[in-house]
Amino acid sequence: MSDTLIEVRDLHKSFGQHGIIDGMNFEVPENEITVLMGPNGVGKTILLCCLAGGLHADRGDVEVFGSDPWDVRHKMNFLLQEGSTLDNLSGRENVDFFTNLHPGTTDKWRDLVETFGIEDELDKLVRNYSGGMTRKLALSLTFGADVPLYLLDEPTAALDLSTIRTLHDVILQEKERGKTFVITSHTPLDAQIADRILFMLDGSIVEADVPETLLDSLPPVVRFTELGRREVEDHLLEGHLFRRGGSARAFLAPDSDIEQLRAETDGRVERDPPTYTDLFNYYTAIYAGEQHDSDTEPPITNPR
Ligand SMILES: Nc1ncnc2c1ncn2[C@@H]1O[C@H](COP(=O)(O)OP(=O)(O)OP(=O)(O)O)[C@@H](O)[C@H]1O
Repeated sequence: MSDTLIEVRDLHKSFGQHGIIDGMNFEVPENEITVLMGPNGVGKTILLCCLAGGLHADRGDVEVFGSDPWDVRHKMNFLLQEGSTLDNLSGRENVDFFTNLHPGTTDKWRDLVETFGIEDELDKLVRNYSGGMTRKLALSLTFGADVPLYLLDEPTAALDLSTIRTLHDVILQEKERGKTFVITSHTPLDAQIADRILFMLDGSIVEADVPETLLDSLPPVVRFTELGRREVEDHLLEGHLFRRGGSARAFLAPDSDIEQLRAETDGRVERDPPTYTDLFNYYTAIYAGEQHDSDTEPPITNPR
């Protein structure tokens, strides 16, 4: 059983009249990868800033290593969403600047710039880097500090698929070394490395569990090709259809039967195991809609 590294109790955070975080409770176990998912603007970055000690709660408590986050900021490193590199400096000058700022700095950034393939770009000005190169530099600087806790705000943004895999390897290796991660993400790919997923909507955590349990709790998933929406929509949860390329996926409505649907469509509908993309679609499109549609009914999380 892991120790709890971060504890958030009844956290509230507003800007003026605009409530962003509304009574949030969760824990982050030590030496786990916690992935915080949710659509744009629900407060993921604000939450990470509270965990990093850069913003104070209006109400409630945030404890990191059992202390106020600001008092233990030397034990963590924070990758900002916009990156923290300076455009008018070269990559190498950025390294000199940022490695002097963090007490946990080591020479690890040298290996990381090679891992991310930007070692030959370090003498160029960062303003001439692509978005992906800038991200790789920021990641190298973040992991260059050897600390027990990393807070990463959308680390995979701007990265291509093979670089996302490289980053996942780096994160998993660091986890092997005992590190703890809180990662915000929009991409279902990041769920693949999660020990625990937190779904955030409108300033609250609406679901938190290990990925397998979340996948198991989804309504049945169906996949089909060459069918019009009208042919199937009565059988679909909330009538939602998620198209990708030539095929589409959806969740079966609670009162629908897969065998009946297959019979009606000459077998052109298949039941499919749920994927992380389904999980993301369910919480961001369907669950969010249920929350807005009904303030009194409990959300349907397992209609099977
Ligand atoms: N300094 C601020 N003052 C006022 N409102 C703010 C401030 N910073 C963020 N907000 C608002 O807080 C809300 C949550 O922002 P936040 O950046 O945390 O969302 P997010 O979930 O990280 O979104 P995204 O996925 O797009 O990055 C947004 O409505 C944003 O406009």
